[in-house]
Amino acid sequence: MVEIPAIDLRLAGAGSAEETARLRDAETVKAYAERMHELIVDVAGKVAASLGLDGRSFQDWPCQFRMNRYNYTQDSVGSPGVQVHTDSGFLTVLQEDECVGGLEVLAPAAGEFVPVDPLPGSFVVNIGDVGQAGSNGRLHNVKHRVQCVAAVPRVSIAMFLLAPKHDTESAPEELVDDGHPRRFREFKYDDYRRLRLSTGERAGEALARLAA
Ligand SMILES: O=C(O)CCC(=O)C(=O)O
Ligand SMILES: [Fe+2]
Repeated sequence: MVEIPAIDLRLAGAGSAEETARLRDAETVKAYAERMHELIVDVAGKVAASLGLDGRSFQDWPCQFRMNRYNYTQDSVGSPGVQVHTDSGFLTVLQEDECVGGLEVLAPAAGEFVPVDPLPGSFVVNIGDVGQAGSNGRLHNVKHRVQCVAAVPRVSIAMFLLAPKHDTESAPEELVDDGHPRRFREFKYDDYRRLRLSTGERAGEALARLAA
């Protein structure tokens, strides 16, 4: 088994500490995380290439692998499973529960949340705050939430590609020109995470505090 040190495995809502530890050590979970890591590195490279940034490697970027289990009951139906937020990192690959819906994204023009119905055999890819800042605004972070739509357990699995390892985050010169002035100051991802937490601005609003 190849070790991927960049992966921080978290098991949210998994129940007891023993169950969490057992899942964390499970070979299937590790193998799944490795495959998802390969996928997210590949997708990120293609996204960068689409912006004209060829040959970028995301292999050593810190990632977080998280399995979410929502233990929904009759009482939770109609209430939020996850509040509206943006993901703070560069890019997320999400395996939605194939049976239970509930994921919704904000359509900015209409100002309305739109359900993302599960499509078996597919992943959802979304851009986070670092993706917006690092692309000088060419990519857009997406506000999303999870609503409880049925009184059955729901599971989702997410791989988050966060930010460059030690470097500060700033859009590369190739994406800055007269038509596209620099929009965000250079920042460290950890500082930005703290800013989101301390201000409670978890839906991308904190990016405005980094305006150039
Ligand atoms: O459970 C889901 O479908 C999405 C979860 C999510 O948005 C997150 O973990 O950031
Ligand atoms: Fe999210």
